[in-house]
Amino acid sequence: MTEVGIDAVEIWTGKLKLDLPGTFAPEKGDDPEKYTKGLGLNNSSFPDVYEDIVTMGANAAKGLMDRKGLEPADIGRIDVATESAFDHSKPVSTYIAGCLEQVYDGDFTHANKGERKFACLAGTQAIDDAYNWIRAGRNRGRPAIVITTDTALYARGDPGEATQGAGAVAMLIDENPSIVALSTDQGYGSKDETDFLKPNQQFPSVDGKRSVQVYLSRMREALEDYESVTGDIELDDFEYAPFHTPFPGMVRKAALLAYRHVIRDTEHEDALAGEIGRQPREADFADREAYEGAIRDYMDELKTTEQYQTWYDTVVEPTLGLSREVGNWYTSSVHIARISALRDALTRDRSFVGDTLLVASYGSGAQAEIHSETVREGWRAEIEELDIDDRLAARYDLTWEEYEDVHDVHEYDMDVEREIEEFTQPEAEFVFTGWGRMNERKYEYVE
Ligand SMILES: CC(=O)CC(=O)SCCNC(=O)CCNC(=O)[C@H](O)C(C)(C)COP(=O)(O)OP(=O)(O)OC[C@H]1O[C@@H](n2cnc3c(N)ncnc32)[C@H](O)[C@@H]1OP(=O)(O)O
Repeated sequence: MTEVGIDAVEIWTGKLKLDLPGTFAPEKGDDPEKYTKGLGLNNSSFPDVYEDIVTMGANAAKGLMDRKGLEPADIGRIDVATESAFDHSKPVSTYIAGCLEQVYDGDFTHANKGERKFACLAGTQAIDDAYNWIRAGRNRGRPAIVITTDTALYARGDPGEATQGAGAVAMLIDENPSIVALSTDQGYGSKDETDFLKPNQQFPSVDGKRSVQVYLSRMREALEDYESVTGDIELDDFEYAPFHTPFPGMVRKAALLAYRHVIRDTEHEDALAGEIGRQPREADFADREAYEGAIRDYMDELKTTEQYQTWYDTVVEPTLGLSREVGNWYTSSVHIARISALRDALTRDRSFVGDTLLVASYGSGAQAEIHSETVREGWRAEIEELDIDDRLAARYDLTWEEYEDVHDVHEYDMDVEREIEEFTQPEAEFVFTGWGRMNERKYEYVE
């Protein structure tokens, strides 16, 4: 069977940054280590005044097409995943295709376009859609472009304000992919939840603490479902585990739970028994409360063991590199976790063609999905092409007052009377230029 998966990737970061320990924490009266150590974030990316989900998505897609030498007629499908859409009818993919048609010969007239929504999970679902379309043989030999793009902004003063971000990832989904091939093994954990939602509003209503618990519960269900397909997974089944990363501290919690689950009744649990005892079993406790207390104590000890730390530092920590510098990119977050893992492998000069990634996606509302991917021969050449380090370094560092202005500019209902100048000079990229006669957003390419 021909493999299908991710053939190429491109990342576009919002061109501004907010220093969380240096600029945000003092204004909030917080200890900077709440951000660096607790949440695990150094900076958030923000969109400049001429950037939005369309410009970021189109810029990522253009980078991808240029690098792969593609023209619009080569592409059979464009799907955009976002939870920041500004149009309830016209999909963001049409706006992005319109941008791209300004700069390429030909057009996307015969490409199927759509928009996927399930909070941060939608990017993974759009990859699934492209995979299925190719597998079904309906693609006429053409690849799909999947774009994840979000301006993850929270209302000023909301606890989520610490976990904002803005950026896009474009991925080429094709047969015989260069980076990773997708497996058909998948597990889901899905329930109707009201933890994080945006009912006809720009900024989310969030129950932050509950959203953390919902994330962990859905992930556990997805892992159990995945194992019902593959059999029990073992620690050395996968080299990296990229998770959806709203902030690295969230992944730290999820990884500890996953580790406890995976080592139960294995030699790894035995190896730890002398140090911290065996995992509590529910049957040994009089009630659920006592059992849960014992589990919490076991986990507190587990996370301090060298055995766990070594695993975490090798398999999970390297997936958090980009997230620490950009914040939450919602639909892109799990995809930048995958890219972070591959960048780590590049830095370490690892040869891991044929090895496995266990990818754990999540969307509020809520659903988790877990699947595996196999690293392909061309991964190194593709990841070497990324210039994200330069883009991150070039971001404009906002003062607190400038951050307040930028937040206002991007708030739909805010009537910003004062003129707010752009902070960076656009160059070789798409920019937002204003509104058209039907209130549509307009874009131009700046040389
Ligand atoms: C949104 C999505 O993308 C979808 C999802 O994944 S939902 C799951 C994640 N949820 C979200 O991201 C919702 C948006 N975020 C939020 O609402 C909030 O940022 C939040 C609820 C996650 C945290 O808000 P908060 O109450 O201000 O932070 P708080 O819990 O006090 O501190 C955060 C961490 O820093 C730690 N911390 C605080 N001060 C510290 C210090 N000085 N030094 C070290 N650590 C510190 C805290 O102990 C805590 O860690 P633990 O949870 O491990 O104990």
